[in-house]
Amino acid sequence: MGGTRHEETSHALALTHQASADRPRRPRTRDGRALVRRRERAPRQPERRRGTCCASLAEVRTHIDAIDTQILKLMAERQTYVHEAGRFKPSVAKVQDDKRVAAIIAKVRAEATTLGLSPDVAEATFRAMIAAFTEDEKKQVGARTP
Ligand SMILES: O=C(O)C(=O)C[C@]1(C(=O)O)C=C[C@@H](O)C=C1
Repeated sequence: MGGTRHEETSHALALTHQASADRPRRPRTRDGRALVRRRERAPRQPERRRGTCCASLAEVRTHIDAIDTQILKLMAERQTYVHEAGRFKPSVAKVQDDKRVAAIIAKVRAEATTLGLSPDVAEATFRAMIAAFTEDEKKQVGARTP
C-alpha cells in the first residue's frame, strides 16, 4: 500500500468497519450490554444429561457445590414453613402426619420422573429430609407445649 499515512489509516478503518458490518450483530440490552445467550453459558441439555459436559472431576464438583448451595437455600426456606406448620399443632404427638408424608412422596416421585430424576433417589432424599424436619418441628412444638 503506497498511499499517504492518512490514506492507509482510512483504508484500515474501512476494513475494520467492513469486517464488523459482515459479522452478525449480537443482541444487546437497552443499555448496550451484550446479551449472553443461555446456550453459550451452560452446556446443551443433552450433553448435561449424558454427563459429558465437564472436562475434569474438579469442574464436575464445582457444579455440584453450586447446586448444593442452591438446595441449602431452599431447605432454609422450607424450614421456615415447617416451623410455621408447628405453630398450628397443639402437641408433639400431632407433629408427625403420615398421610401428608405419603402425599408428598407420591407428588415428589411423579415430579422427579417428569424432570428426568430417579424417583427412588427423590423419595429417599425427601424421606430423610422430612424425617429430620419432623424431629426439628417436634423440638419446637415441645418447647411451647407441655
Ligand atoms: O405439613 C406438615 O404438617 C408439616 O409439619 C411439615 C412436614 C414436612 O416436613 O413436610 C413435617 C412433618 C409432618 O410429618 C408432615 C410434613
